[in-house]
Amino acid sequence: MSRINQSLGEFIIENQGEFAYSSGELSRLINSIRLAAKMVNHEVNKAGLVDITGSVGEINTQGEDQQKLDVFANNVFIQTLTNREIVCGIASEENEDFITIAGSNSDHKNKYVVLIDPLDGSSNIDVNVSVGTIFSIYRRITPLGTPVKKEDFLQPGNLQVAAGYIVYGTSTMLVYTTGHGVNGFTLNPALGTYYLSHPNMRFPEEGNIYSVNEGNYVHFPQGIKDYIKYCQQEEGNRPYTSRYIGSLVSDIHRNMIKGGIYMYPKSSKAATGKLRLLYECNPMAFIVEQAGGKASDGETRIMELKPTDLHQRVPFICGSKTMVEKAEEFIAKAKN
Ligand SMILES: O=P(O)(O)OC[C@H]1O[C@](O)(COP(=O)(O)O)[C@@H](O)[C@@H]1O
Ligand SMILES: [Mg+2]
Ligand SMILES: [Mg+2]
Repeated sequence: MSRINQSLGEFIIENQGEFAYSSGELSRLINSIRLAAKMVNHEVNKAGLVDITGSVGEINTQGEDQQKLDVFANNVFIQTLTNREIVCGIASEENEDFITIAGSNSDHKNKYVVLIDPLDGSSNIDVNVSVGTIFSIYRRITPLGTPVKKEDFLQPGNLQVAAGYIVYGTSTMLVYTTGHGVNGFTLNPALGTYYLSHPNMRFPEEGNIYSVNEGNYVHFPQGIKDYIKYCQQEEGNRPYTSRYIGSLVSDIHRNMIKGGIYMYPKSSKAATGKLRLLYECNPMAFIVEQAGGKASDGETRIMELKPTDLHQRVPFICGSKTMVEKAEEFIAKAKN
C-alpha cells in the first residue's frame, strides 16, 4: 500500500509482504543501498571541488579512464553492503572479478548477490550533469553455506528479485522495483530522508523523444539508421525531439516520465555495443518492463539473454513500448 510522502523506510516495511521470500533480508538490503546512496550523493554534490574531481589516473576493467567518484562510490557500496552482512557476493562494473562475502562467521549464510554500476555517466561528473548508480539483486543459486560462485551472477535478468537506480540530478531520487511496479522516492536533503514522490511510475505507451549518440550515426547498422531517419521525418507526432544526456540513468528516467526511446546500438566501432548486460541493461530493463515499457537488444528481450561473462556488453534499446517495437521493425526489415 503506498501513500504520497510516505518515507522509503516505511514503504519498504509496509510492502515487504508482497515479496515471495519475505524474511526482512531484502528490506535490509534495500535499506543499505539507500544509506550508501546518501553518502555518494553527499560527494556528488561536491563534484567540482578539487578532492573529488577528475581521474585517478588508472584504466578500469572496462578499459575506461577511472574517475575518483567511480572509485569512491564503488568503495562506499561495497563497504556498506559487506558491513551489514546481508549479501554473499558483490559484482561491480569497476571490479575485474566478483567479491565473495563470507560473513563475520565465515559461514556464507546470506542469500543475495548484488551487481552494481556504482557511478553511471562518469563522463558527466566534472561537467555538472546528472549521474547515477544502478543496482540489481538476485537470490543465489548455489547452496547456502558454500562460497558464492560465478554462476550466481550470470543469471538471466528475468530472475532478478529487485533492481533500481539512484539519479543524482536536480534532486536525488531512488527508483526501484521488486517485481510489483516501480516507485520513485525523492531525497529531502535537509532531513536526509527519501519520500515517495512518484508512486507507480509508468512509461507512456508512445512518446516523442529519441535518445541516441548520433555522433556514431555513420557506424550504426542500417536498421538503426532507418529508424533515426523515421524519428526525424515530418509526419504525425514526428519529428521527435532528440535528447541525449550521456548518462544512461538520466536518459531513461526522463524518457520514463515524458515518453521516449533510448538506444545504445552495436556499431562498426563496438560490435556488441557499449553497455554492460549485468550492471546496466538487466536492471534498467526490469525497471522499464515493470513500468510498462519494453527493453531488447533490437531482437531479443534483454531479460531473456543468458549471460556468459561478468563484463559482457550488449546492444540496448528500451522505452515506450510502441517506439521500441517500431525500432525493432526497422532492424528486422534491414536484416531481410
Ligand atoms: O559517451 P557515449 O559513448 O555516448 O556513452 C554514454 C553512455 O556510457 C555510459 O556513461 C556508461 O556508463 P558508465 O559511466 O557507468 O561507464 C552511460 O551512462 C551512457 O549512456
Ligand atoms: Mg554505467
Ligand atoms: Mg559506471
